[in-house]
Order: sequence, then structure tokens, then C-alpha cells
Amino acid sequence: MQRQLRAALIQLSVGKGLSKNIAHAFKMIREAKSKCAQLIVLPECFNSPYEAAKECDIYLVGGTIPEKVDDKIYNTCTVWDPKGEMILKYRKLHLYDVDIPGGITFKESDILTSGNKLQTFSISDNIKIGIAVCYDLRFEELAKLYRIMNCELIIYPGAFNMTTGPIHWELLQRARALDNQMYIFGVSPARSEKGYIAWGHSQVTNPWGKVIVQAGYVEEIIYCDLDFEECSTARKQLPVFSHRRTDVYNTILVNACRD
Ligand SMILES: NC(=O)CCC(=O)C(=O)O
Repeated sequence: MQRQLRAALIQLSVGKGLSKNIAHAFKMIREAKSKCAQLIVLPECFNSPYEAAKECDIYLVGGTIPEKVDDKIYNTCTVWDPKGEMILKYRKLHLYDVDIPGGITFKESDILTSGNKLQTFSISDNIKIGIAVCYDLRFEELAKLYRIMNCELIIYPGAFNMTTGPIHWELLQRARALDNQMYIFGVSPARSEKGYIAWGHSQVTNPWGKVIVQAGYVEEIIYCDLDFEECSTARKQLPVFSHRRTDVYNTILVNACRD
């Protein structure tokens, strides 16, 4: 069965007008489709209509949008199948509350509520993909759970900033990819001139922890041809997953929780 897939990561330039943003995303999605992409990903903090997935006959990871439910707002990523149906909704699990003097101070929890579920989808029944968002990239436990669930790719729509981006964005993705022997996508908006300034540098990392393609900071689409047999090969050749000493880790964990 086919285990190859052409993906496009759209490092979108996002402005203030919602309808303008949607029209622009549509144009970029069509462009990626014209280059034969089957899986197309938009960045964090963006909204895209289901029509695009249906019209282009692709899987679309629609970046993230603020999702209002009763009195709560979540930072939510939706995924759409080629029939234009929404197949999952993932709510950002870890909220970005940080204070780095001289760098960035941010408190997502002032506005947002965190999700509490992991979400996966499958393409061709034999490629399983997990979804997470931006700051979630820092949490190895989350990526490990997706690995335990047999995912071979985690997609992180994200928008790292100019303080943490230069030092952590690439490194974290390589770490998640290598630890879990899977592909990792980090998909950022293009860098804007004002407001929250995103680092850009959307990236694809392979199951060996190697960056196979990385964008600059302006708007662009990066493409990659994935072969999921590379995950199987890496996992066979270096079977770290089955070498884990969960018996030891779990005992220590249980004892540490008792103390
Ligand atoms: N929007 C976010 O979650 C930003 C995460 C980030 O920049 C980081 O350093 O982590």
C-alpha cells in the first residue's frame, strides 16, 4: 500500500482583514494544489474554510482559530478531508504563559482555555498523523503519547516569536522527531512588521532528526515528499522505543509522586 505523500506547508502572510486573509489563503492553497500537494497545512492563528479542502481534493490542516464555546475561548486547529468534511478539532493543550524580561511576556491563559484531548487522523488507512499547536512542541510527553498511538507525523501549526524562535524552534522539532522517529512539521505565519512578530522558518524534519526543508521568514510555500517507510526503517534499525525501561521509569515515577 502506498506510503508516500506530497505535503505543502504554507507560511502565510496574515493581516487584519478576515475575509482578505481567507481569500489569500485560498489562493495559496490552490497554488500548492497545482504543485500536486495532497496534504496542505496553514499556520497558527488563521482560519480557512472547508470549501478549499473540497475544491482542491486535499487534506487541509486549517491552522488555528479562536473557537468560542459558551464563555470559553480555545485556540483550535481543525482538519478537513477531501470531501470537505471536518474530521477533527484539536484544542491547544498547553497555554503560552511566559515572562522573559527583555524578551517576551505573554499570558494566553488571560483569554484562552486549554483543551484536554489528543487528536489524530489517518490518510489512506496506513498513515497516522497527530495534531498539536505551537507551545505544545515543548512538551515531550505529548509527542511520546502520539508515538505510542502509532503516529508517524505530528503537525504543529505554530507562531514562535523573535526571542525563543532563533534558539528553540528548529531544535525542539528535531528533538521531537528524533526521540519519536517520526516526521515533524512546524508551520508558522510569515513575519509581520507589527503586532506579534512571528519567527517564520516553517520546517519539515525527518525521522532521523534531520531538517529536510526550512522556509525563510517571508511568505512562501515549502514542499516535501514524505515516505513513511523511513519511519519504519528508522524504528527497525534503532529500536529505542522497544528498548525503553518503562518498568524502571514507572517505579521511580510512582515513588516520586508518593514523596
Ligand atoms: N503561540 C505560542 O504558543 C508561542 C510559543 C513560543 O513562542 C515558545 O517559545 O514556546
